[in-house]
Amino acid sequence: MADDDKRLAAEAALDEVRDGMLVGLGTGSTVAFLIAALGERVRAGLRIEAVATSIASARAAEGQGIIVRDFAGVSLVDLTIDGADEVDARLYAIKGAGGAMLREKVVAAASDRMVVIADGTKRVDAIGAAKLPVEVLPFARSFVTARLEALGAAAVAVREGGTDNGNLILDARFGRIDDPRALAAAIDAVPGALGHGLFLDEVDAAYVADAGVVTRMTRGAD
Ligand SMILES: O=C[C@H](O)[C@H](O)[C@H](O)COP(=O)(O)O
Repeated sequence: MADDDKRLAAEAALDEVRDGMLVGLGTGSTVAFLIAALGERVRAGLRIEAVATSIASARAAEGQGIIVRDFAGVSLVDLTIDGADEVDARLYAIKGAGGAMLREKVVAAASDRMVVIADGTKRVDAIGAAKLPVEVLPFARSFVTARLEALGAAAVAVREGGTDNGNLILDARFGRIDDPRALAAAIDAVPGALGHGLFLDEVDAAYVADAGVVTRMTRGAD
């Protein structure tokens, strides 16, 4: 079951957490298992502090007795553990089904190391089938939609509800992304597009659990 695999992947990644670390907590249903398991370890004596990539993850962590620092006062994180919507052998990932990709990218960039946790349904040959979320300044909604269509998005939909940052999300369906780096650079260059779910350089390793077996993927390995 996917939930069992999410829990297994989360628990495997916990092996990377050490006393004294500032740990970045991602967002989503897989990270929910991580936060629960981390909470158990903290109550058993592990000494860490955390920063969170969403209000939901901050609340969940605090509920587990984990000390959560305001990321606004933080510039370096030791280890961030986060979910993904797709991850391939290059450790390219698509993130943001939960709408947190902008904060997730900032925290990942501040991190010495970032690892992804996922169940086997997220492991793909090449990223691109999942919708690509783009966080957008509400003022620029139509303009950014047109630019995404010009970049090849077959459909662009405004997601219901905003982000923790008070912005909108456009879900863009590209179907196939031949050159993720070119697409990421092109979206980065659109004024009003504040962030997107293409993570091409951030992920150092991934723990993917499939039917009860956890595989640790690293850069340059399948
Ligand atoms: O915005 C959400 C994040 O990028 C999530 O980490 C990602 O969508 C995976 O979430 P889940 O573990 O719920 O599939």
